[in-house]
Amino acid sequence: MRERGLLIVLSGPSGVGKGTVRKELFSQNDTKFEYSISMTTRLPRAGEVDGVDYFFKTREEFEQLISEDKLLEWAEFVGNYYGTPVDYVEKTLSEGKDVFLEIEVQGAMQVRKKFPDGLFIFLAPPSLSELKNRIVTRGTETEDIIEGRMKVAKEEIIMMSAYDYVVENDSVTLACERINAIVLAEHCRRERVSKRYMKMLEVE
Ligand SMILES: Nc1ncnc2c1ncn2[C@@H]1O[C@H](COP(=O)(O)OP(=O)(O)OP(=O)(O)O)[C@@H](O)[C@H]1O
Ligand SMILES: Nc1nc2c(ncn2[C@@H]2O[C@H](COP(=O)(O)O)[C@@H](O)[C@H]2O)c(=O)[nH]1
Repeated sequence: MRERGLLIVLSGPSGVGKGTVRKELFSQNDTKFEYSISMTTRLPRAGEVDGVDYFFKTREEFEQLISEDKLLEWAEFVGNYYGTPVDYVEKTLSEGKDVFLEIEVQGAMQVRKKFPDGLFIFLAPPSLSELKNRIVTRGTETEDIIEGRMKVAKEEIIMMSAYDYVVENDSVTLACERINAIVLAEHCRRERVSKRYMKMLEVE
């Protein structure tokens, strides 16, 4: 039977740079993760494309997905729903491919319960003032939404100890190098464990 892929979850407060780091990781030729595109009820930002950045849904459509159990996890985050399509994740993992989720903390904790052997990485800002600076400079959110996201950010940062690793995003290049190293180490660790069992079975 084919070995299942690794589920990699990247979380962190809004504006820390998850999307930027993920895009950089995926642009590297040797990266072999599959990105799970999320569902959201948030309106598209300028330049965002349905089916590429998100699957954009109405609240009614999203609530239907919840009631039909089509989401691996979902959360309401500062006024909008966000969720991960379960079928895509299950199918891709069963094909032996690693799946990469970029989600907020409530959702990550739901995934942790369903996939205790997933790899959970928290992307941390160098400081709260730098976090605010990044989200303001991005220029996509109103002042009210920024305040809401900064309030949630403080609660999310407290949760970093529930993750396997914390990676500081002081530099996109360094953050990517750290994440690649963590994933490589995780693959080595799993391989070694399974090989040890294979050897044991041969001996007996
Ligand atoms: N290491 C970094 N140093 C300086 N600026 C950065 C760094 N990483 C990302 N940024 C900038 O910070 C802003 C927020 O980044 P990004 O949109 O990737 O964050 P995010 O965590 O995905 O946010 P959200 O959760 O709201 O989608 C962007 O303008 C991006 O260019
Ligand atoms: N629980 C989930 N959170 C998700 C998902 N997709 C994205 N997100 C997170 O929501 C916030 C806000 O995103 P934005 O695009 O409006 O800035 C951010 O932390 C995302 O990572 C998901 O499927 N589930």
